[in-house]
Amino acid sequence: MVAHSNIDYSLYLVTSRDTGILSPSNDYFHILEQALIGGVTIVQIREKDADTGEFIEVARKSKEICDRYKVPILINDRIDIALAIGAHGVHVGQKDMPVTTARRLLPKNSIVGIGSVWGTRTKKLTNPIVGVRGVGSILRILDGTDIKAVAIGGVKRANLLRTLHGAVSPTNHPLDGVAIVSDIMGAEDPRARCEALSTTLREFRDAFSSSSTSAFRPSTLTDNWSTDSIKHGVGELMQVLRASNPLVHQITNSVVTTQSANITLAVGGSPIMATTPEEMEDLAKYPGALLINIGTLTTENLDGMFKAGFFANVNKKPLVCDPVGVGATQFRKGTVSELLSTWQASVIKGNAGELAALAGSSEVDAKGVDSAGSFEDPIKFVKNLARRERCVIVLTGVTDYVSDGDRVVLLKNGHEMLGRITGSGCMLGSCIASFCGAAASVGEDLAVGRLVRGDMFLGAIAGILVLTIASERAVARNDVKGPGTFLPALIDEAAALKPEDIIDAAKIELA
Ligand SMILES: Cc1ncc(COP(=O)(O)OP(=O)(O)O)c(N)n1
Ligand SMILES: Cc1ncsc1CCOP(=O)(O)O
Repeated sequence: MVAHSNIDYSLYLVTSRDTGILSPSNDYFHILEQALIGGVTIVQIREKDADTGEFIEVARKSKEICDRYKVPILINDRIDIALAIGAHGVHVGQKDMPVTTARRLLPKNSIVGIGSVWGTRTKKLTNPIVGVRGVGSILRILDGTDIKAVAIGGVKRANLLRTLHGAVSPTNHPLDGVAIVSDIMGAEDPRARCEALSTTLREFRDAFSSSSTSAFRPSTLTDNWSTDSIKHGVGELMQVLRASNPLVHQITNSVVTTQSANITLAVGGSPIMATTPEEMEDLAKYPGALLINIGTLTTENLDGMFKAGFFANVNKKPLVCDPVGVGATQFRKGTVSELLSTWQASVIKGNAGELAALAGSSEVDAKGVDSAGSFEDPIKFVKNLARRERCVIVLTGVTDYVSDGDRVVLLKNGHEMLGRITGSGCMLGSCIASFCGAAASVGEDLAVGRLVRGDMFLGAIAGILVLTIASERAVARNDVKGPGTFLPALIDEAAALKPEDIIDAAKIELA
């Protein structure tokens, strides 16, 4: 903690001279200088093993370098050394002090380090990992104070955007910065690493300040928000999907795998149903989207789900999460909570029971994978959940509700026959992922500072309209006699659907 005003905490380097961390080709003082040139905004000298004489020497020389770049320097733990070298402040640990107490006691302009946000090898941790959502809860407590906050522990280039994005509190309170040891001190080229980190920090800050409540706010619909603009937007996205044929990577359940792959092909996507963790990094590099469906969750396919989502975020790919039956067991609840803390979903889709369980609401019960009941105010519910999860929420039912946290769209197409076959909800997840993949292929302008390319709101709406309108057309066919003949007809109708069919048949209301 330090009491100083006007300090830029955004890229906070905590040093280490541990040879297990420093890259062998670099010397400590060279790394420090390169990091400062690369954009570090504040430095903390952290020496856990040095004796006082050595600590003073390192701190004095480090301060000379920091002074050249006009970057403030803090000393970890040792007020005497901070005073001896004329440092700007001192970082002192307040082990386990509750944030509410810290909020009362800390002097004006103090800073708290919140961590460890991810796993780290740099420090032996005595407390559980906080996670990005935990950081958000702490930031909420700091609302209305002058206290600055940085996240520390396992923050690196690959997860920086995820960290910044996920840590924003439900009250829209962002981090003031990130504190990093090994990703800078251990980099082969610390200057380039800091430049890259600074760029991400700046882009996030710009995207954050230009969006209201949701970082996924759909720019294509922002100025021209009407049922007609949605219908035409969906029609265009159908053409984009068929032309771009994005890879739709699906980790889904064993009940629906074939029909999910077939509906993906029908709407214009290219399905791949890969579950092995070793494949996830490579698959995430292809343009397209990822669907994670927990319908037949096993401990074996979990590792793949964690990795696939992580790499989807790294590559700014759409990630659709279908938390099938999340309310049914504690295992599913705990797993989904961990998955959503590890990666950021672009769209979460579920029925009332599933989304109630996810939101911690007792308003609607879950009955296995089905739900028993509905929300009194579904519009308010989806809006709030979209704000909390910082993604698009799709609440399925007779009316489907879609929200990005700012707006809510009601979609009233579909047929009860969808409820008489297994896996129609899972097929909907595949359709949404396919259309989000298409949206990503034309959404480069929406990518800067955000965790995903493209208009996820429109992608979700398109996936719903295509499947539900195809269901109405399938039921109207003479050869459809019941659920058995309905499923192939549904796939045929989805493949044959044209943009003008959407324009004619879509039943859309804006809330
Ligand atoms: C910015 C920042 N945040 C947290 C820490 C950790 O402090 P502390 O708990 O006092 O542990 P040590 O660093 O002393 O091991 C930090 N150093 N910097
Ligand atoms: C000092 C400290 N306090 C909490 S985690 C941590 C270490 C962070 O190191 P890294 O950035 O290498 O994970």
